[in-house]
Amino acid sequence: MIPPDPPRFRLGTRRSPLAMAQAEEARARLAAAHGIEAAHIEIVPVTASGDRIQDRALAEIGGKALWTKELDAWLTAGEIDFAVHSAKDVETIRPEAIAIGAVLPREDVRDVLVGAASVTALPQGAIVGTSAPRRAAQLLHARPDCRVVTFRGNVATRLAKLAAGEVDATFLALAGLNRLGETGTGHPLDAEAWLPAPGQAAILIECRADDARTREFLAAVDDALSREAVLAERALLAALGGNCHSPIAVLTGREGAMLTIRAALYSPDGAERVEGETAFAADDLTAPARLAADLLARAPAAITVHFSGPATS
Ligand SMILES: NCc1[nH]cc(CCC(=O)O)c1CC(=O)O
Repeated sequence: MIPPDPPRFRLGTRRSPLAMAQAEEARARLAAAHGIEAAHIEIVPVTASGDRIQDRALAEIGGKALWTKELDAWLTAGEIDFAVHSAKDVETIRPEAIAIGAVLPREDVRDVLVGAASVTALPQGAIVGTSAPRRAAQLLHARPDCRVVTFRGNVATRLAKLAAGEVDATFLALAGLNRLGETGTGHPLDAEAWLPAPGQAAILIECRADDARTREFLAAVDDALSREAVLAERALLAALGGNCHSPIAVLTGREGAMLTIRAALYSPDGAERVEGETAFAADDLTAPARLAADLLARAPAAITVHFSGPATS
């Protein structure tokens, strides 16, 4: 008897080294979960506009959509069966035809500081490279004497710029470094004191909402705890009406059967900060939305001008 052909799938990803590492991880987990050869999942790299434009801050040139636009088109056209993304890079408002098929087990959520042992150890007036409004605001809140300069490019490019002395220090996500095998680079910052970005360290796999075969295939690698945390953080972000100019930091934890979510909003210059926390049942995504409304109600105008509130569409 000839055994049936194992299922074949096309996995879409960006081409950056980090995106490729995430794609390999997703493929390995799927192959293991289904007992099939990795070769049955074909990795299809797509060049994203965000990767083509390197000289301007992401927020200036159109934000997170730059990472998903091409993969969305390939997915809806049926050129790929699913797309692997950093959850952090995926907008909160997504096309209706696209669904989250799985969230992989989350990596370490912490940021690392490269170039100094801690934020307090940065020299007076240090020049710090980052293009993330959250990291810039967090830094300036703690260290108004520092100067933030725009810093883009993939992880290796940023580390090379730092080594060349273009800046005194930079921030990177520990998860990205770990996935690239760059372990031991920089100094991890305490996640309670330096809250990460929404979705940080999570890999999100998207497929066509009406593609039952792929949804079932992806469900085998879905990590319920990671999914709950990521959905809560995305619900908070959606209710804030944040965009890529909006400095927002968030940490989700678990206490028994409950989730806790702690979030901070900043003015871009770091002068203003408002923080709040709530505990809720994991399936109650109205709780992060209520926290968002509470934060906006308490925030000064220097913060609220950067948030539009919940989308009405
Ligand atoms: N915006 C780029 C990006 N998207 C995801 C990661 C790291 C991995 C992750 O947070 O999942 C990074 C690089 C960084 O922030 O250092």
